[in-house]
Amino acid sequence: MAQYTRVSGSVGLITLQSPPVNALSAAVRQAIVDSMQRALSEPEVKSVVICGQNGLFSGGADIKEFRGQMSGPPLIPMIHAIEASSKPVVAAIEGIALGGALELALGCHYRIAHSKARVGLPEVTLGLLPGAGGSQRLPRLIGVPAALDLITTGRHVTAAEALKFGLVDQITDHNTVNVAVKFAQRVAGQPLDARRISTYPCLSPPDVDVLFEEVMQRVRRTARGAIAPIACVQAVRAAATLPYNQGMERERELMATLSTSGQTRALQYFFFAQRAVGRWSMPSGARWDTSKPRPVHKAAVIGLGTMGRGIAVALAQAGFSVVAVETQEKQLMEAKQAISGMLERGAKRRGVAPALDKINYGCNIQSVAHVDLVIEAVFEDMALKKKVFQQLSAVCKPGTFLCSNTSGLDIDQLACQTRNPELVVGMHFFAPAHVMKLLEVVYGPKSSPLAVATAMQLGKKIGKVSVAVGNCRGFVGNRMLKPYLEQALFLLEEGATPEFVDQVLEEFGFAMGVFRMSDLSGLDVGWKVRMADGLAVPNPTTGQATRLRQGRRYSPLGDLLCEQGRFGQKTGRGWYQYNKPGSQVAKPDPWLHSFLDEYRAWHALVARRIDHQEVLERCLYSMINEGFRILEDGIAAGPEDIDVIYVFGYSWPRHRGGPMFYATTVGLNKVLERLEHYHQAHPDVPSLQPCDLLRKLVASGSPPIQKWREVIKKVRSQL
Ligand SMILES: CCCCCCCCCCCCC/C=C/C(=O)SCCNC(=O)CCNC(=O)[C@H](O)C(C)(C)COP(=O)(O)OP(=O)(O)OC[C@H]1O[C@@H](n2cnc3c(N)ncnc32)[C@H](O)[C@@H]1OP(=O)(O)O
Repeated sequence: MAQYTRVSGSVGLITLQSPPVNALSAAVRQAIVDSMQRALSEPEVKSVVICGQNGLFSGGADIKEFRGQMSGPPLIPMIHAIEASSKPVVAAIEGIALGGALELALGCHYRIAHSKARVGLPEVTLGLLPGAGGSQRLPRLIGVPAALDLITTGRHVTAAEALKFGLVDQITDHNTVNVAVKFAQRVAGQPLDARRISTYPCLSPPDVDVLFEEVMQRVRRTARGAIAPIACVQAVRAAATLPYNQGMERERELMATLSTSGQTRALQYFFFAQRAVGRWSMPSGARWDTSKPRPVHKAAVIGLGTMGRGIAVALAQAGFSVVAVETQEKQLMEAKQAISGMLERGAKRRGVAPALDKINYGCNIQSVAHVDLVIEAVFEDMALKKKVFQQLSAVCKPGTFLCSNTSGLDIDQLACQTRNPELVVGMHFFAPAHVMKLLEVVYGPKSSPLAVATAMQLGKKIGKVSVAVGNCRGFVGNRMLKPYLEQALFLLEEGATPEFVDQVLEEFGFAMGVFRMSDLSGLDVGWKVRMADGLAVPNPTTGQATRLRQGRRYSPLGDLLCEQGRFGQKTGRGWYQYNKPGSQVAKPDPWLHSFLDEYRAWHALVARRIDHQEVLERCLYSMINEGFRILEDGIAAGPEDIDVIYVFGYSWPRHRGGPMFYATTVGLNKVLERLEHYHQAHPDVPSLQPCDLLRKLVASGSPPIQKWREVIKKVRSQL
């Protein structure tokens, strides 16, 4: 809805009213159209101001409406009518003006923004383009290079930056609506021809073709298969090269292609999934809206290796007082230097003072006695972690939350070392911890809703997307990674190369294929885990037994590389070769190819031709199958949790929505059928055996992903 009032005698004020973000729903658009007509018909009204209620202009088109048949007045003619108005229209921008809302503001004759407002055209992040004239008006107003930047990235800009671009006419620290009303009174009666952006010529730099070529190449490189950024470049190019009306026609054509693509559906799903994970629940029935967090003022980090350093930086940058502990003096000094450097570089980037004084360093675990929450980030070794938790339990004040940054060890075993196991949760950060957005908050059987709520809130405060998950080996992310890695190794045994497997996965949209990613993370990490599990054993017997361990197919390829000292990037050799240790430029390694040939010969394996489809299906469907098992086990509350974890933590291409959403686009029956096919061919690989939940979903007609929780509930109640 929108309210129309007359203020200061001669100004028609249209206030958008549609909580929570004044999205431009059909009802709001209708109310704008009606209010404009009224303002134009009232002779006393000389000018118009459009604003939003509750200090928020508008979050843009109502994304929920995209799911169904659009009704109500369309945005484009509505904005054209505003621009064509004979009375000046001023947009009073407070809070945000995003997407269709900024396009609406661009149709107004003037824009006044509050100094704290943010504006942007984030449609590209939803797989769309600014399709209500934004792709044609913005370049005409601020020039082609700046418009390309804003439209292809979707980034929000501050009012100050918007003023510099010429995107807004004035910024104010005062009441924006009052300022806009006074402004509207001043400009009443003035000619408007020079204020209609659609009539502006599009000023392009002289080397416009070169510019577009360069931008297109960069966008293609970073898009990882997403089509919207490319369409955004094409739309701006139309603005730069065609008259306005033809540009609008091109914008419409491109929008039509995008709006029927699977990518926009995936990105819209993901938009809501990101928000849904905040509404967490536990199998006990505890929920986000009934569990109150306790405030955390002071936190500690124990262990200042790579992860601990990143966590300390993330906490300090968010304003928390931090006690950073490393028991060896030399390591402590090294960590202090590294952390200070990270804080200084981060502060320089953000144009703020470095939060160096937020961190106190110490060698003694006693120094954490008075903190509200501790994050343990010592080496991934259960015995060591248990010892640390015993010490923490003894030294910390009562009520301190004890969290572990383990990437997959049993939270319950750690909780059992403490006096108050209900205060123990996992906080699994992803490297680099001050950069990566994902945080898995892991609850064990004894974790209290208070502890989960507190960790979730802390995650939010330090800018993470936090997902609450249950306690099992590898939690959600690493548990699903296991079958994926396993399939990749089996594919090598059967004839593929690391380059081919990676190429297929990168074409699918992963930032890095599985082998490049393993080289980056370090092959020794998984090797140590496999040794601890009794899987990786030195000098195993030859032949089939080597490839069958603990009753299932096993590939020792990764172990054999580690035995050669090939740990990946850090040693300059892994699945690829690198110019020097630490280099990131992966090159195919002829040694590795000969090694694979010898390995196959040794095990009497005949290399066969493996195609793209098989790589994708085996790697992805086995991972998706594990996702269904995770849902069945109640480790994740819903498919959105898994998808958010995979997009933010494992570089799953966002425009494919996450693994569980992807399964719906393939078709659950097809995923089931292909898993059955591969399981028949590889009966000694349990991860290829379709899980019950997948079968039940298919049997119940493959309901839409939003309905899965109901089926899961039923399946779990039958257990
Ligand atoms: C398939 C396509 C069909 C197209 C048909 C063709 C028509 C052609 C012409 C039409 C052209 C349209 C062109 C315009 C397109 C757009 O405008 S797309 C929308 C662009 N806007 C955005 O992307 C903004 C998205 N929102 C945000 O970034 C943030 O929500 C926020 C506004 C900055 C607020 O953040 P915060 O305070 O952190 O709150 P949140 O938790 O994120 O959100 C609060 C709740 O509001 C819901 N919400 C937010 N924005 C929208 C929105 N635009 N539409 C609907 N709902 C929105 C959000 O989901 C939260 O609710 P819950 O999910 O219930 O928690």
